[in-house]
Amino acid sequence: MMSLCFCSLISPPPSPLIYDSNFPWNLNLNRSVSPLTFSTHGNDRSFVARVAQRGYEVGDSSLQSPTIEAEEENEVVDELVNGSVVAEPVEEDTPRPVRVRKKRDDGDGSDDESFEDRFKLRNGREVFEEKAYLVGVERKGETSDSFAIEESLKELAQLADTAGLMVVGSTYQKLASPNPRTYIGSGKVAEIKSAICAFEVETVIFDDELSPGQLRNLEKAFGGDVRVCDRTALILDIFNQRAATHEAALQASLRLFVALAQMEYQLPRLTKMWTHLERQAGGKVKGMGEKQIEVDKRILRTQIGVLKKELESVRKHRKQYRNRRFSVPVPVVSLVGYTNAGKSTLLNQLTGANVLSEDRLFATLDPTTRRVQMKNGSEFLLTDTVGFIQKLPTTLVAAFRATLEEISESSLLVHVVDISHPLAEQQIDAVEKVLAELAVSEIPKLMVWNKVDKVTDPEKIKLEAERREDIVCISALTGEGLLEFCNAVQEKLKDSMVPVEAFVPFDKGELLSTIHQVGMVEKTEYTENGTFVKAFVPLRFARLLTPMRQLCKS
Ligand SMILES: Nc1nc2c(ncn2[C@@H]2O[C@H](COP(=O)(O)OP(=O)(O)OP(=O)(O)O)[C@@H](O)[C@H]2O)c(=O)[nH]1
Ligand SMILES: [Mg+2]
Repeated sequence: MMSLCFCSLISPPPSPLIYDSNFPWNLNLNRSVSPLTFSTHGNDRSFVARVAQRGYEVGDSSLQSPTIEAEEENEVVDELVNGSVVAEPVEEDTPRPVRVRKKRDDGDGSDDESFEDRFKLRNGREVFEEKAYLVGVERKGETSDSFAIEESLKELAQLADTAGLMVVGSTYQKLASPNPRTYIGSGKVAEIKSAICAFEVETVIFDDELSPGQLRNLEKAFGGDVRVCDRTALILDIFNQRAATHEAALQASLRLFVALAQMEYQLPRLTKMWTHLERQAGGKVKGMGEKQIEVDKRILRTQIGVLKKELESVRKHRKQYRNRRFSVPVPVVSLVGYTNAGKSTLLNQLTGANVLSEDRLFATLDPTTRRVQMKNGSEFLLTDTVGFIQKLPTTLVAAFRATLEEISESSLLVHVVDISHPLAEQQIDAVEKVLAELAVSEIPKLMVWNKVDKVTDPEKIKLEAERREDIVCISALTGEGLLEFCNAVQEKLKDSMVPVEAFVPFDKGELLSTIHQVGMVEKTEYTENGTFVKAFVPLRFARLLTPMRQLCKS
């Protein structure tokens, strides 16, 4: 029964909502064109039309829609009237796209940048590099230990780049409290509107989560085809893109997590999506959009219910797998930390694993576990996990919790920090905040300051680490400090083990090798009756040794 459930997950049945590309909000998990998959209005359609006209093969049949092509024709005619389209000579056998010349010179000489250049390969898929403009708000009186707004926007720019967008500018505003209608003040809205025209912005991204009402009002204020989204939607989209390029089994569960998070994010934001129906009908069917929203919400809720059930069975399956793995109780050590801190690089260095490590945010999504074997014969399992980020949306914390179940069952958490990062302290705080939400405070921790090769004064950093407790300085890239790291892990693991003394009979030789494998042996002595062992072993394993420990006492 269980295996049947799981098989159905590996190849999930098409759900009308997720896989139907005709729905106005795009949760089509196979879609590989627009970097942002949350499409709520016409922008995506005109973009799709341009793709269709350009004749790109993007593997989505919906892109060939004749209606959309007709719309694009209108658009081109309009542009021609404005004198901004250059129709190039079309070669007879190879249809060439009509290029839309940018209306303004960006001042950087990129006026001739061709449309084709904006198609980029991201996360193994070709995406159209939309022009994005970033907006942040600095709360007056915010504590100085949080991310400064410039830094937060810099990180948002990295996220946008990861999602395949081209950041053309950014702005921020200092506010005592955000405007409930538009998040930012009306003056700022006007300023951004000018920037939209000046830079031909296609997407405006806010650094904080916007309420459904704010999203709607901002879209209305910016007008036209400008898409408005927030940090949460951006992160969800990166997860969606990444999930789509993962191996089949992992991909299935990741897709479920991400799809669920996306749906939960979308549910309260459905309001705007059907108003275009009323507009198209010239307002004659007032209320039609409203009814449709209710229907959609119901469908979405049902889908959320189905996904939750599917996730539950994935969770059970993973637990069974972990239980099997724990039958030999090798301690599990989980690497946690801010995205890009170097967790995967460390796992690769220590275990020869081949986990993707890149100078990009959210390179890792799925937990990978490998065995680390020490020279003294003892072992531990090292698990690489998805990185954290500040302002992690609540919908994603829930998804993280689900993907990070391994963490809650580990014997030790290793917090990897990129100590060369100017905001290392703030990143540490952000990670600790997420860990607190994941309720893993009971698990012992070890902090690792990584990338010491990159800092200007490594000696100063090392002295500072020595001054504090439980910090090891390493360079996962060069291998510096890795032996000290493994020793520190062993010492920490010892803290969570129990001391035992036991006589192991000669016919139980395999038990002796397991003690070496899972614990830390301090002394062995061969006697007539068997081998006397003094060691630290995990509690669960100590219970297995109880009969022999009694033998030891007698
Ligand atoms: N100079 C230097 N670079 C490092 C070191 N460790 C990792 N890096 C680089 O930092 C970047 C990020 O490394 P990853 O191992 O992918 O980071 P991660 O913590 O797994 O990131 P996510 O999977 O996104 O959470 C890569 O370009 C690595 O080569 C180090 O010790 N020194
Ligand atoms: Mg990684």
